[in-house]
Amino acid sequence: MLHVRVDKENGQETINKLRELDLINREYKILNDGTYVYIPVNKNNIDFYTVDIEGAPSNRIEPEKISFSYDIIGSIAIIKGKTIEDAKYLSDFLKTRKNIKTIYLDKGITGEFRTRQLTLIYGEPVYKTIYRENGIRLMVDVSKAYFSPRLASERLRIAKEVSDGENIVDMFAGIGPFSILIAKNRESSIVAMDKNQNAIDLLLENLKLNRLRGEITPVAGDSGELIQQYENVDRIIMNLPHDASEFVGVAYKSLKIGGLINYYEICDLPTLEGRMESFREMGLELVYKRVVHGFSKYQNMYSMEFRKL
Ligand SMILES: C[S@@+](CC[C@H](N)C(=O)[O-])C[C@H]1O[C@@H](n2cnc3c(N)ncnc32)[C@H](O)[C@@H]1O
Repeated sequence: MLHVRVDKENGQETINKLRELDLINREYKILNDGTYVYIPVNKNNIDFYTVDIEGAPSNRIEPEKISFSYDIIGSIAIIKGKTIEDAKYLSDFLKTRKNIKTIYLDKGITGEFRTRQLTLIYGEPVYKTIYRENGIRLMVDVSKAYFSPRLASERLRIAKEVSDGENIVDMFAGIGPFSILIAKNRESSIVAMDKNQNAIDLLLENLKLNRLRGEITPVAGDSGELIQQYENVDRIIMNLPHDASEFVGVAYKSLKIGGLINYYEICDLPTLEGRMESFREMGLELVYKRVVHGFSKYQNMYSMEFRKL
């Protein structure tokens, strides 16, 4: 297995150069024998001193076998793991990716603003980054406001479903990924609410970063109260997966007959069935349901769409 060999002192600088050139073989671990650093590379005849050493099978990094996952948001990788040791192991693999400048361990999303508890594992303590998704650009601050790249296909599905002219309330808008993608593609009028002022400030930045066909009005505050000012709404987006059910009653009142709710919930199957039953009794007909992703052994993140009868 071909490795670039450098003195320990020049290790990090050489790793950075090789990353820039996209030469590192990410399937193998970077080794350090105390004197030299050995960086696995995927090309011969490169402008560095190389040695051919037999990589022991244990040196092979197999992140798919690690029982936790990671998200890449712009230049930041976020590992969701149990221990710092496990996170460092995975970060050895992630830091060989050309665009990753910072790696954090996320100890969990907490509080009503759903923000992350982050510990720096690698790189500079940078929190802001530009994330690109489905033709939009978003300024994300991974420490101050919620953002997850995992709903990208869901956001695209909904943006395609919206018609020009719809008036929409995005009740838990965050930094605006649903609202911005919809307004980028449709001449819709969207009120984007969030209780976290930092999320609204980022949303305002994101409005400037994207050329939109529709209009977005950001509003900071409790959407359970704010939504009561609106009536005859065509569509309400409710992405607050642990607590959205508490807000369905007020959302229902603001929705026009025939209007739609895009509803997200993390729950187990019996809870889901109970939810669908109680919404049906309220006068909401289920028109769409799918699992977006797994969450725990018995829980999934569900996407559901309800129509007001
Ligand atoms: C799961 S995040 C979703 C954000 C965004 N829709 C996205 O997909 O990235 C939920 C958001 O709801 C906000 N939030 C929580 N409770 C709220 C409330 N009562 N009123 C308004 N926003 C609230 C949080 O600050 C957070 O930004």
